[in-house]
Amino acid sequence: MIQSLTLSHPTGTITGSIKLPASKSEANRALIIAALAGGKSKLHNLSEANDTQLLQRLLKSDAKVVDAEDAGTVMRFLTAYYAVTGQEKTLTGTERMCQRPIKVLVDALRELGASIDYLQEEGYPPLKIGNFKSTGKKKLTVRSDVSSQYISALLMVAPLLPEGLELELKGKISSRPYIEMTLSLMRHFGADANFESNTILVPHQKYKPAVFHVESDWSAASYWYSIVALAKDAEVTLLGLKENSFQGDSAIVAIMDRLGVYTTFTKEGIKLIKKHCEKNVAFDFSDCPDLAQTIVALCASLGVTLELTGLESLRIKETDRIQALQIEVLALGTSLEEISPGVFRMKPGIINKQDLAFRTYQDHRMAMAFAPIALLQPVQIQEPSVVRKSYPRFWQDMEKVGFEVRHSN
Ligand SMILES: O=C(O)C1=C[C@@H](OP(=O)(O)O)[C@@H](O)[C@H](O)C1
Ligand SMILES: C=C(OP(=O)(O)O)C(=O)O
Repeated sequence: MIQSLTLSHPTGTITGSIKLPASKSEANRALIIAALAGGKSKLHNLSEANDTQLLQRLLKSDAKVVDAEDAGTVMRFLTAYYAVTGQEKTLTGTERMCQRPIKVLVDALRELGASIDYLQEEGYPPLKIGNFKSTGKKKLTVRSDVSSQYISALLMVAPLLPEGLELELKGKISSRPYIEMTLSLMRHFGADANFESNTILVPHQKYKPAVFHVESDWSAASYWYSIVALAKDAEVTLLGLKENSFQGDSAIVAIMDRLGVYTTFTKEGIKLIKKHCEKNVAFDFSDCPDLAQTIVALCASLGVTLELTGLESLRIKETDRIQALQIEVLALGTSLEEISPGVFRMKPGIINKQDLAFRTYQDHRMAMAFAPIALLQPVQIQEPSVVRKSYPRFWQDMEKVGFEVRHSN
């Protein structure tokens, strides 16, 4: 197994055209809904991301014990899918997955009539899922400030419930674009749903099989924005992205417009070129939490003062991402400080010129967010295979645009 890789870029000039992986978020919704629709849906451009390959395999499997590995969507979506279709399954995951809370979803499913037991710690996987016996309940209130994946999971199975579902969201709605994405996909497969104020209404109805083409992944695009911003000169084309996307991470266009990258939409995707970069920026990541690591690593390298809010959900992802960032930016001579509850600030620092090595904490986004720094000086990335979760070809794509990638055991 490769323990680390060393990355460098001899010229600092980047040109090329990259075929991004498809969005695992879109793909995993399409897979669940297509399974619920029955019949013959046609899903095109399914992601090569492990999270999607895994869900595809699991949906075809009769195994009683199911391993969702480190894939949040797989764990949450399958919990609702097995529960409401009444499939007896034990659903588990990696050690970290068993530390990621699932109580909000399990409580809601139990109220609807699901039988779910915790096999270890109350509120966390692994779960034992059994028969479904509808309680006939239609109205539910769920917290929406922990993970939107619980809400997406409930919404996708809602058309199967005898009374449909009226879901009232309580508290801040975090990762809201992912809820909108779920509703858009449901509508694509013929289901009605209405989201007004903080209530989502889904009638009892049948999904219809459909053809769906998965768009490229905007979260993956963010690393290429970072590469363009840090390059001496750059022109990069990213294929398969659309201006009207289902993905909230398309917010990267506006964010990077302030951090030195200009985007043009073309027929085949987007073209990125360099532009002026601001020196002091503030962003709220509530709608796009997966972009936070990219922006932190980039601002630390560019010497930009950054204020961040909306990071609450980062503590329960593949790792505690706030803690991981706080440790890793130290090597960039800066620190990420919580200056008041929920408000973080990072000031420009001086990069430690020697031995720049980044740990990745079993988190694909830590690896990809810090890799572009190799445009400034060689960097070592530990456990580089973590990228398989969302972007297995990441290192090969880096080589395509002139990065030198040296693997060591
Ligand atoms: O529904 C989805 O596809 C996702 C929702 C987000 O999670 P939270 O809702 O937990 O913030 C995001 O971070 C994750 O990568 C994918
Ligand atoms: C948080 C992520 O994934 P998940 O929650 O689906 O494991 C991610 O891909 O950044």
